[in-house]
Amino acid sequence: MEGVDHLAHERNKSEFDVDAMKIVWAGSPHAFDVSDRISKLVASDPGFRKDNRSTLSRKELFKNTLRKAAYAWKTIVDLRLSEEEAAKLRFYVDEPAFTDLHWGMFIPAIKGQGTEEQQQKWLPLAYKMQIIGCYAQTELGHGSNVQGLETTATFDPQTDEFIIHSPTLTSSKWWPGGLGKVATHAIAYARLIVGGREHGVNGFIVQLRSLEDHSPLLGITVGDIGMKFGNGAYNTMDNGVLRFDHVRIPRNQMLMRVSQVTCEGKYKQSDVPRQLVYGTMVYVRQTIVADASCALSRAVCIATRYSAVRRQFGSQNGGPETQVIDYKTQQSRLFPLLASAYAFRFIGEWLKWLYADVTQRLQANDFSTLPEAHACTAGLKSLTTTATADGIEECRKLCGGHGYLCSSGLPELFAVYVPACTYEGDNTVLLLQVARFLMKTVSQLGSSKKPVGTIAYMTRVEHLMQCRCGVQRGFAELSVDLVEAAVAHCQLIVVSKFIEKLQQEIPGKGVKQQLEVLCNIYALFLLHKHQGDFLSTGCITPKHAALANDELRSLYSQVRPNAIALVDAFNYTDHYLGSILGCYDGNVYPKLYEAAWKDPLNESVVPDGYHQYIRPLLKQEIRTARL
Ligand SMILES: CCCCCCCCCCCCCCCCCCC/C=C/C(=O)SCCNC(=O)CCNC(=O)[C@H](O)C(C)(C)COP(=O)(O)OP(=O)(O)OC[C@H]1O[C@@H](n2cnc3c(N)ncnc32)[C@H](O)[C@@H]1OP(=O)(O)O
Ligand SMILES: Cc1cc2nc3c(=O)[nH]c(=O)nc-3n(C[C@H](O)[C@H](O)[C@H](O)COP(=O)(O)OP(=O)(O)OC[C@H]3O[C@@H](n4cnc5c(N)ncnc54)[C@H](O)[C@@H]3O)c2cc1C
Repeated sequence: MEGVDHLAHERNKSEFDVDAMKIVWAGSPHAFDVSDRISKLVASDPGFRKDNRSTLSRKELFKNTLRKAAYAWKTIVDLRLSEEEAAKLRFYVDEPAFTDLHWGMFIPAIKGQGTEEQQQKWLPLAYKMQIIGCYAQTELGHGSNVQGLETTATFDPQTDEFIIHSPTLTSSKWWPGGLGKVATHAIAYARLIVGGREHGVNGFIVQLRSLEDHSPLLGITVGDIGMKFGNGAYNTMDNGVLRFDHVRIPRNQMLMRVSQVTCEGKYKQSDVPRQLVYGTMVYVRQTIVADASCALSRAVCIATRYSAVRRQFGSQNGGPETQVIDYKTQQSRLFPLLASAYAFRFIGEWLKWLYADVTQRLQANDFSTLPEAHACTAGLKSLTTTATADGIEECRKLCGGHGYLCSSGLPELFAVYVPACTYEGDNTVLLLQVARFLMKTVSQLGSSKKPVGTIAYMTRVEHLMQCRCGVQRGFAELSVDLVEAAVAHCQLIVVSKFIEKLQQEIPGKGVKQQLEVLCNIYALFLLHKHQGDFLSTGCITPKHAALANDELRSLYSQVRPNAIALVDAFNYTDHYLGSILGCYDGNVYPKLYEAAWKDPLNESVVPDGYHQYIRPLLKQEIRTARL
């Protein structure tokens, strides 16, 4: 029997309303409609073809990305797509490009750190893509330590300009996406120097290339930093290197919402916190959390469908072998990832709400929730990207040997996703920020400042105030334990927001029940994985641990008949999935067989190089054998 029948049979087993679940996954009927429409539009347009990426050279790949970005922009303009539809189009085109940094960082940086006047001048140009921007913060010598950046911006009162300069090799900007070959402008971060005094790092709008012929402007050295991990994958992006040699820019190109420099050379600090200079990172971390569920659900969809198609062992009396999805070991690896995909979807939704809330408060000069927003975005970015990168790799293994083929879609997905553990803040560095926030909260327990929001639970553990430890150098020495505490804190947020989601009304036959099962799997799997910690701290007894394990097994059995429908609810097109193993109809083997013959190596029966390298070898062996 062919795979296609297997999946039809699987779909018939499901016990809930898949269409209703699709709406829960999308967030609302409207969001579902937009997503469904745009995904089909992209899938049906040959201009967005992506199945040839792994066979293109870097130059061909990059040019193809430029073509696609221009084509996507034309589609957006011609069809008059709304911002929401345009963002979905980018999502389903599924290819990192310079436009991500333009829309995702350059524009948000101007919005968040520019004055109204600056926004009025620059945003209309950026919105029409008459200028293309990037976010140039990281340098060759410093990425995590933003205060350690070396690029300088020295004010010259004679000319009312800043002089942007890279004093050392290590001060070269290094990594910014879009910088290498495309961006005409950058938000460059540099140490502000006014009247010989330093005032920390600030953002500056710097033009890099001519708007006429794209050549670098005077004093600018710029290029691509070279091939990155994986074929295709993130190599569609021109991550760049940039050096400034005393480049002059007008004073009003310093982003001046947080601090200002007057024409007389006076430095002024606004009453907004200095940390707002880091605001664009908070924004992007929040979008990265929202995206984690997409990458993980995609891998899980592939692994789940293939696990239902794939059969190994267990044939009785010549009957079919066992579907690998029926093995308990396969379920215990796959279903927690399925549950994580749903958990991350809901935490992403909640974080969007939190970010919108803090943005509104900031506009009203209420800065009270900024530390919590920073801790949540940093911690959840770290937690979800680590789990997603590990989860994609686990899904590859769950697909056995075929998972290692590029046509499974999983190698490219992993290669394109894994840098999320590093960009927008190395995941360990970000957890240390959460730990710092938690320790500060603990130190304030018992004072009049009561913890609220995601740290409200700390009032219930006031005995923490009595905790003392005799370790010298406190935070640094205990940083390994503190990072673990930070992860546990973030997991608590994910679990509690999943539970809160279930307290809402969720329409559709059986939908809420399925989500309850997934929520329990997510929570109990964590408990099971970390049972040593729970047992050693006396939070649970060995009996609880055993019960949790039994319960997990029972939950996996409940998910099993619904597994295919639960991944169908993501509503991914075959184009977006980009995977033979995960195709909707499950017709895996004929497609794998057919795809193999399309590989460039199979264009000729006898390979190029036969006469040069294989034949002489064979002839030599024959001569040797005759001797
Ligand atoms: C109509 C058409 C539309 C078309 C639509 C198309 C749509 C397309 C959209 C695409 C979207 C795509 C989205 C983007 C794609 C993503 C691609 C990623 C590319 C990658 C980019 C980057 O990587 S950019 C560089 C990022 N760099 C980092 O993240 C560096 C990490 N380091 C830091 O963040 C910091 O330096 C630090 C926090 C680690 C340490 O800083 P510092 O030493 O200054 O801090 P302290 O530890 O001393 O802390 C001081 C104090 O400040 C608090 N704090 C720190 N950071 C923040 C913050 N961000 N916000 C608020 N507060 C902060 C800290 O907690 C301390 O507080 P205390 O109270 O003093 O304890
Ligand atoms: C694909 C990609 C795209 C990027 N795009 C951009 C972009 O558009 N614009 C931009 O400005 N930047 C960009 N970056 C740069 C990125 O933001 C940095 O690489 C990232 O912030 C990590 O910094 P780092 O490279 O300095 O790592 P490092 O800080 O050098 O990390 C190396 C190791 O040191 C550890 N470490 C560092 N500090 C500490 C500490 N205090 N305590 C304990 N351990 C520590 C880390 O955990 C890590 O294991 C991009 C990077 C990548 C990979």
